Amino acid sequence: MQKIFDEVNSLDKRCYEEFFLSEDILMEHASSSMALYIEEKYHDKKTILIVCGSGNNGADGIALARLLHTKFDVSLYFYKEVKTDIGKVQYKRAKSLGVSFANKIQNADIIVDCIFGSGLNKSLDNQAISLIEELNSLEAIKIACDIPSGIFSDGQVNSVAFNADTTITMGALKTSLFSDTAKDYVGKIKVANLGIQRELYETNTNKYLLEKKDLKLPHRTKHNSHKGSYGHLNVVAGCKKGAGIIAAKAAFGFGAGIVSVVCHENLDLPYHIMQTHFVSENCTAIAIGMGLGKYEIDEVKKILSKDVKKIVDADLFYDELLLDVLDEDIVLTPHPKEFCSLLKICDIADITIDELQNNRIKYVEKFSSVYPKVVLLLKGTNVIISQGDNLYINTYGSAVLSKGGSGDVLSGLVGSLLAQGYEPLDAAISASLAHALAASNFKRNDYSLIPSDLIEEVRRL
Ligand SMILES: NC(=O)C1=CN([C@@H]2O[C@H](COP(=O)(O)OP(=O)(O)OC[C@H]3O[C@@H](n4cnc5c(N)ncnc54)[C@H](OP(=O)(O)O)[C@@H]3O)[C@@H](O)[C@H]2O)[C@@H](O)CC1
Ligand SMILES: [K+]
Repeated sequence: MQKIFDEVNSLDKRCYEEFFLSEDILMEHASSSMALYIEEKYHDKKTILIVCGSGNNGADGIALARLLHTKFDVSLYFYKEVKTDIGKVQYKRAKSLGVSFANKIQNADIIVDCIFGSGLNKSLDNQAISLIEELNSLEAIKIACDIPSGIFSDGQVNSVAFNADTTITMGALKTSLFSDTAKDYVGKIKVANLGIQRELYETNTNKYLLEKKDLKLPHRTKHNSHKGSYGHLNVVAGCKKGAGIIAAKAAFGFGAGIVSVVCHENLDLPYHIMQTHFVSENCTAIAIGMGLGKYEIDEVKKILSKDVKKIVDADLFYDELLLDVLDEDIVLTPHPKEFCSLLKICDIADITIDELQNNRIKYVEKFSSVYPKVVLLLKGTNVIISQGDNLYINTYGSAVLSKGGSGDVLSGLVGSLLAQGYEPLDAAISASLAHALAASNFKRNDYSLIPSDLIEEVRRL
């Protein structure tokens, strides 16, 4: 996993004060990293338009132009005159070395957005909006310097933002790049080295970006084993039984030795999934909530009080019954509407879905500070997983998963790993990664995935 920071000004300041690395040195490395990326990846391209604003994001762009102008046909366009001290120095350097300046936007093979970086501090004016819209409308490879212009430090976009194919961000990953809103603008994210190794530039943090290597599949390491060695998951099926059955199938395909669906009515299940009318004595984990609908309260209470690991989803986020188990190691997997309800029944916040979506990390942190033992997995385009002070972001998800039944598969995957003995946080992280990576391996197209395809892809990981 990689570290994520809410802000990097303090990290830059540490470079000046503790390591005697000047702003000029950091900027030279920032622009060199961008230049190297462009030279290596796009050596066959000819023209580059670099669009600069008045701050140091613009200064990065001027330095980049100086580094590239002998290798490509580079034009520098200024949205506003540069006004920082280092920016003025960069301007003098570029001008004296013969960099070309453009007085209007002209298309190019590559457009580099250096209009606003971390200093965006007010709504965009009409001039900035139409500039960004014009750049977005051009057919070109689009690279954002530090952050696509128009994305604020909280990850929100007021009117418009530069639509990047790649964002080269300076020094370290920032939280603003990982809001659900930002996902449609940032493209691929690369970190530029600032002349100091990343592990020295970065300090402690409580936020992490999950990587493929964080996925721990439930491979079997012992030959001398039997089905009971891999746990017994009980999936409680309620009114909408399909949800529980999907979860059960997913759990079986992800390694649980035995999976039983708990339901009072007799169900037509695949032969390898068992049925039980009440929770099994020997189950090692329980999945409950998906498709639950109206269920006998005392029975749900009894199930929740059983001393095994649990994954709770869907309908239970509307029920105060859940409050009784929030001091336990338990995994909760709400989608945004369910999380709003959970926040309300926990008396933490009474908010709309929009308010939540604009501040996902803030509300996840609030919840986790009140219930530090619980593992919370907030669904979304970027899934957030949190326990206590630590927060993890999974960005591998895509619109392929925006379907009924995808969430039930996820619950089944989490339940399967819990049944097999994973700690709740590890189960949530690996299940979430498996879910998203399986969807990204689905090759047919981006609209047709059904739960059985997803389970099939999980089985191929
Ligand atoms: N620190 C370092 O060591 C390193 C920093 N680096 C680079 O510096 C960048 C940060 O630079 P920065 O702080 O100068 O801010 P930046 O994003 O360029 O913009 C500020 C300017 O925009 C203006 N402005 C703001 N909002 C506006 C609006 N809506 N509409 C119109 N104008 C608006 C604002 O105006 P003002 O508030 O003064 O009126 C100000 O002039 C960072 O992202 C990275 O790329 C790297 O080189 C690595 C080393
Ligand atoms: K930018």
